[in-house]
Amino acid sequence: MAKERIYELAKELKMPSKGLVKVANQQGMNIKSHMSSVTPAQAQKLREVVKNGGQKPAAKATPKQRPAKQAIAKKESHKKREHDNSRQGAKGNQQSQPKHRQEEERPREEHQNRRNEKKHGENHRSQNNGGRFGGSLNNNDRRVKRFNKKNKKRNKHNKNSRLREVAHKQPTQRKDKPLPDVLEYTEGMNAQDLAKLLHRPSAEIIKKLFMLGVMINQNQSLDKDTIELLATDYGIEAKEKVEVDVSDIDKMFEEEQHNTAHLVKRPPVVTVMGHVDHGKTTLLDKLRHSHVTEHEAGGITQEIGAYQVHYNDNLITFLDTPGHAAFTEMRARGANITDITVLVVAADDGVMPQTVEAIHHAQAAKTPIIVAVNKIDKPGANPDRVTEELAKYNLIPEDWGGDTIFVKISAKFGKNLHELLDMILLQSEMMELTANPDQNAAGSVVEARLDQGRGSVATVLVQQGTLHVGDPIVVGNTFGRVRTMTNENGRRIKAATPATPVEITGLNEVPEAGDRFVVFDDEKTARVAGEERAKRAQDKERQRTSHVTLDNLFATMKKGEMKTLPIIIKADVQGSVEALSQSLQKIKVDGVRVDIIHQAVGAISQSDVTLAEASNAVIIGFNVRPTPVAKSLADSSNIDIRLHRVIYNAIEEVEDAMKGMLEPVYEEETIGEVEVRQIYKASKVGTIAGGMVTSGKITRDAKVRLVRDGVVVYEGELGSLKRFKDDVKEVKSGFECGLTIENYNDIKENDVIEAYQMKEVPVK
Ligand SMILES: Nc1nc2c(ncn2[C@@H]2O[C@H](COP(=O)(O)OP(=O)(O)OP(=O)(O)O)[C@@H](O)[C@H]2O)c(=O)[nH]1
Repeated sequence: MAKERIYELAKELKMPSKGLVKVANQQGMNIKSHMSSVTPAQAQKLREVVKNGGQKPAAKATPKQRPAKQAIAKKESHKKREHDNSRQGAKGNQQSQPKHRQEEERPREEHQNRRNEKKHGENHRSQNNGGRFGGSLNNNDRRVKRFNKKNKKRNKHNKNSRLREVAHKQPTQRKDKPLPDVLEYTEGMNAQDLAKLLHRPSAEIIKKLFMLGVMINQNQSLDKDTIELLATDYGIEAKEKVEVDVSDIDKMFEEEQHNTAHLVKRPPVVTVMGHVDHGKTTLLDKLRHSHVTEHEAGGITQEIGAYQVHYNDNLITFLDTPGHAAFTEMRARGANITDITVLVVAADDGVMPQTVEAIHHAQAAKTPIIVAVNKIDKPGANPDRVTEELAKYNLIPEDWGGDTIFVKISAKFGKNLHELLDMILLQSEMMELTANPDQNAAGSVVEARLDQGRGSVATVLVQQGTLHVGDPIVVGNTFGRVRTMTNENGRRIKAATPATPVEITGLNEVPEAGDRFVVFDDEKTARVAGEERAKRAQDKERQRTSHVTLDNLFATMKKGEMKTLPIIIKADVQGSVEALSQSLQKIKVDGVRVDIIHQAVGAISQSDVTLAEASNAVIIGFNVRPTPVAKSLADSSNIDIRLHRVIYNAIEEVEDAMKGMLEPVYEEETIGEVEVRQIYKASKVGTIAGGMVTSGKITRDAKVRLVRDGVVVYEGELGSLKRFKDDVKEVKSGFECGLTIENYNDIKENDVIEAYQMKEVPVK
């Protein structure tokens, strides 16, 4: 008798192949995988062992089928529920349902309760790990709601007794609520914010801090140290609140992906790859048309880049990726959505360059490969040669001692396609692919486009949870609410479970293939997250556009991309503007000349930066500074601003840059700013400036620059830095300080003192 394969025997014994591999190994048979063969005697022994029931894996046979059935039952119940009025109306419906149905529905109901801000109270919550992100966002809301509700009740209840108290009681004595055990704060909170958290009047907070040597007003932002000092003084613990970055959907995606609650079996997601003309399209078409249910067959209306095949009560999702590069690009964007790769190799052509490329892409993505040796009907077909050639890439069939599944097919004539599907299901069974349909959906974009009538249309693959029509969603850098959902047969559906590809509308922009999506609990948060992501993407894009800087000037000139160097000059007086302009225009290196596109007196403004951005210009400031807005705009758009106080240096710098000799070693780094609010004259020390640190910090050893109306009046070093009467090393933003500038006394109210340090920069 011939040898039998483990997976065939497992099928016969109605148990998972994995389980049987284990049993066989327990019997000392040294079995590698489900593709391994056993002798008839060994097979008989395994039959007996399994049938005698002495082995646990036999008991596991049930789960093999159950998940599929469950999934179908769930689908049915889901359809019914949709019909019965989607999410909100599910309540009445459940009462009339048979018991087992109710039980199956329970996790979903929990999910919905969660989404509906808990109408039934919070007793479900502790069991529910699903949609953790959503849960955590809403916990606060819920807590607040509960708190308010309680308070309302309490107020009502207490009203009468309070009246009574007031009637015959001594003068009211205000009693503070107890302090919290932990002060959960965020940096930058002011006395008023803290007063609320501590249940104390803000005057008390101000007083307390005053006693601790910190003088503040109630609206002033406080730093971490001060808040912690205050908490210590109250005798309670201080804990900095970790802000949830709602725009970090990758993190949420990972969280949703790794959620292990309510796991049920899900269909595998399969990508077909291979060399051009080896038969990928023929295979996908054949599978699609011969394995859609009769009911759906007539309804095929559109291609959505992904579809599902029904086979033996199972579903398999096929992705119709346009090529290997797209596959890897999607992966690079974080979308590792393929579970199994089917590698199509034509038996009459053998392993070709794109076959090898496909193998590398699949191996890099760590997805198992099933080899479909195609076109075996052709006269020149030589499947063995294909097998031989693939051995070089570590794809070795079981017969040859490896563990790769090989199926010989003819896509054109539909030969052995069932076997291929069987093998895909077998492989997916080995992988134990599961997902939780009862949580917020998360997944990836397969493809997206702009449709004239429907706006942004995206084909997405649900990877976790269930996606519903109406769900607030963030997709890549865009957001919206799922307005419509259509399956691959053009049918409108209301819910899509894991591994289902669907086309959705309702996004405000077109996302990109490979973008991830995450469903939010409320639209407002989705909007905030989406807008923040769009802004960050824009900033990144802006930074990427390379503007000319004196550092990259020489390289740009060498590439022949520059004929002129556009420069904007801003200086403190007209004389300097002209002197600088004339000298710069005289510089000529390698046929490239300076072109002064704008020159004026005054601080470097936002419009100067915008102009520089549009004209690819460098800004040179002589004795002037950029305004804060201009500075941050220049930083985000990568505009080179060079500040000088000696004309010669400015000219030399430009000339050196054009000659490729510029090697910046040190760069100035502004560390903070002090606004001068009061001036004291002391006969011994000279002028003392009392001021407020408005940004960053000022340190005792910093270099300083005195700026008056945007013009640098003096540059030098600090003579002293004090908080009240004490000399200090540094004073942070939000605090007052007293300072003197070494050898300089002409400080006036409203002057700005810029503190900076010189930082070494690596040569680019
Ligand atoms: N005889 C035979 N011909 C096949 C078989 N499968 C595909 N073909 C033919 O091979 C040619 C290429 O098939 P496609 O399915 O277009 O190949 P492909 O890999 O999708 O090609 P690209 O999309 O260009 O990468 C077509 O003429 C098919 O009819 C097969 O099993 N037997």
